[in-house]
Amino acid sequence: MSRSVKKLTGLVAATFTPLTAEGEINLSVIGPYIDYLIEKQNVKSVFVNGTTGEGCSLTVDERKQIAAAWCQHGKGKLEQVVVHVGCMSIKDSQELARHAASIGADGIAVISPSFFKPINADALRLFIKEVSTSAPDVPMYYYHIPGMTGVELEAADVLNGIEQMIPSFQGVKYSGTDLRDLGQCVCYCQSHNWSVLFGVDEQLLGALVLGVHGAVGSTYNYLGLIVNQMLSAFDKSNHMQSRALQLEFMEVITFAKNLGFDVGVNKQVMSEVSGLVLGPPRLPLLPCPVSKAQAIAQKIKDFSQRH
Ligand SMILES: CC(=O)N[C@H](C=O)[C@@H](O)[C@H](O)[C@H](O)CO
Ligand SMILES: CC(=O)C(=O)O
Repeated sequence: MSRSVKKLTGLVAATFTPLTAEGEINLSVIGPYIDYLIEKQNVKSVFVNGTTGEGCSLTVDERKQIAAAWCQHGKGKLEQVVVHVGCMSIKDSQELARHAASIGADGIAVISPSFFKPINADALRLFIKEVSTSAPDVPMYYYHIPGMTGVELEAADVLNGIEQMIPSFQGVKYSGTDLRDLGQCVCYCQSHNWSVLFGVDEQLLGALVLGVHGAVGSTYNYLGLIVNQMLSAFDKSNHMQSRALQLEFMEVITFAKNLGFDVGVNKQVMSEVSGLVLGPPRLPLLPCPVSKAQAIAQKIKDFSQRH
């Protein structure tokens, strides 16, 4: 890598993809969305076209347009724009990686392909390497999300030796719940000065104890301020306060999960809380009844008002 890398830390919002009522991407919302994250949530970095952004439900061309809009409108405002470029076809991922480099993205990330699955960690490392060669100067993150991909390889095994294959490698976004594997990733990344970003928002405090450097998640779109409070309490070793905040947060997510909390519901919740019109999700996700989203949004607003 020729340029110096800004380490990715703190809270990163996994962005929703705004769609029109007709289901087309709606770029006009991205400018106001950036202002909302910065001004109302104090969140200054984003992860675009990931799970929350329905990246795998978008066409390659739509993904390019969305990523370009975040980079363009985020210039001078956002600290980092990380673009998820994972696809089933390595060619599509390479094209998206090249595009991310051309629009000045601060990082790229890839999930494992999940239809034909890599047979072992070597195969997955090779896939990530071949994507990174299309954007050799852009920091590369492995996005571990076994619950969605069904690829159960341990992330720490995927990291093993990866620095020899991918000079631009910068860390892992860990959206699994195996704390032993997470701890192994923290040790490995620590020794290379890479970042581990945790991706199970309702369990973040457990991951902070293990030494993760930041978090990428959907809920930081509307609970960024509160979770930032939790991070500060943790940094000051105020365990009582950080625990109280995480436990309250868990209660909100449990309430949401009991109502069926998928990305479609989550997107409508964000619309309700922020006032941004993000539109419906794309099939196979179904639009969420407004009453359900409002009930969850109310819990979120109550939680925010208490702090
Ligand atoms: C599966 C999924 O969408 N995971 C997100 C990121 O990885 C999280 O941010 C969750 O949305 C969040 O933890 C709420 O469960
Ligand atoms: C949560 C997350 O990182 C994603 O939506 O991809």
